[in-house]
Amino acid sequence: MNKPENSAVIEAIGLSKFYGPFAAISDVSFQIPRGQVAAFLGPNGAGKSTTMKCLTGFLAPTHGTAKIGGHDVLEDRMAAAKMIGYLPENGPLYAEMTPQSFLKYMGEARGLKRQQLKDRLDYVVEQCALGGVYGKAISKLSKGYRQRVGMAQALLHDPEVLILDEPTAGLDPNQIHQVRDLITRLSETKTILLSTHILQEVEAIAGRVVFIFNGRIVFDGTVAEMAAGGDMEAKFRELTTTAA
Ligand SMILES: Nc1ncnc2c1ncn2[C@@H]1O[C@H](COP(=O)(O)OP(=O)(O)OP(=O)(O)O)[C@@H](O)[C@H]1O
Repeated sequence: MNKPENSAVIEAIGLSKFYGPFAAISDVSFQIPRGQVAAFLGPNGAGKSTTMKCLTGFLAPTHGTAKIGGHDVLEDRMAAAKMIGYLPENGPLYAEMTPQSFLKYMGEARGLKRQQLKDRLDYVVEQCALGGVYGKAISKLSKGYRQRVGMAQALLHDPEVLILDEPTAGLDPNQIHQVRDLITRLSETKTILLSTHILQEVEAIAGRVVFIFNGRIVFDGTVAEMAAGGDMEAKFRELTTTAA
């Protein structure tokens, strides 16, 4: 049975992660409905990457549950993993491999059949503009190209959900533009949570803002609400001082 259009596809339910006595995130809860693009905003060290690792099943929370498409990411790992495309902060890249061998390896690991893998490789290489560097060692690629290889692996199995940790970090303005265009195209068919601290990025691609500070959610609303008064930067400062 198909789920209703607005059902929650990404769910953080009371997530906390402790390192010793230090709480990297505390009681983080939010839901992203199908088809929404949500920006996960917050200053350095706020807890964005930790939350995303919990949502993708890469890190077990101390408390709480993460669900993707209704599947608990730890207890129903395979079903959840099929639905998730994850771009980690520093890329899951094997430096000695080429984009070609890395993407082929990732596709095979995810169980894509021969023809399906070929079709998907053609698609991601075109969408992420990797043609010129396809046979070059990943270690020799610029930061921007490495980021695109990371995007390509996230898209490879055509997942319904994309969790992108700072997809435009370290890119030049042209590359930022290309990645934003790609995300906008993908948003037509996918549910996306992307972390950033770039406010223009939020306005350019997202409809919703989930704001984290000191490991706690301090704002959850529309981009229009975040930009109320015409000044998102002022709101950013307000949220990171009054909540301190
Ligand atoms: N393995 C770890 N051990 C101890 N503390 C950690 C660990 N991983 C993260 N932290 C701490 O948890 C907090 C949240 O880190 P996290 O990487 O989630 O923040 P972030 O919002 O993604 O930051 P940035 O925008 O700088 O990437 C930080 O204070 C960080 O130092």
